[in-house]
Amino acid sequence: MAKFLIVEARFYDHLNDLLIEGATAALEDEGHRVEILTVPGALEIPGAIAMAAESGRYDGFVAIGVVIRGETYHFEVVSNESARGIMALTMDGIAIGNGILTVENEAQALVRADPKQSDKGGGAARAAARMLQIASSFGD
Ligand SMILES: Nc1c(NC[C@H](O)[C@H](O)[C@H](O)CO)[nH]c(=O)[nH]c1=O
Ligand SMILES: CC(=O)[C@@H](O)COP(=O)(O)O
Repeated sequence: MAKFLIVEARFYDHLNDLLIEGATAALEDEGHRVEILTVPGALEIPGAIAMAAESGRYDGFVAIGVVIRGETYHFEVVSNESARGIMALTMDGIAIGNGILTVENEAQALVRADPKQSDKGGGAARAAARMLQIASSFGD
């Protein structure tokens, strides 16, 4: 049993609820404990994970959020920089699953967030759990 923190950027309530439902179910199915921390947007997710990791209270993390393309370059900044920040933490050996959807429209997001369809929240949670297992296998 491990303790996971889901760090969610709550930008679209109904989509986040679905992603979190999938992520929580996946972790609890494997016998893990789950807490949830809410941050303003996807750009805050890597920083919040870094702070939480520093506390030593969690074994792994799941990043949850939805970025939907708007009219400007902001979409690329939020999508790419949140992923870049998460990848940097991953390279530091922190077990993280990236469940931030980066999509063209809400219909695409809904299919991917729904646990009964693409279940990207569940997929990110299982990735985090697997990374923690891999870290343990190397004696971390
Ligand atoms: N447009 C979206 C954002 N933008 C907000 C940023 O993530 C950030 O909170 C702000 O720039 C303050 O630092 N965030 C999302 O999660 N989803 C979006 O679609
Ligand atoms: C992430 C986005 O692209 C969006 O929320 C911002 O929209 P816009 O580019 O129309 O300002």
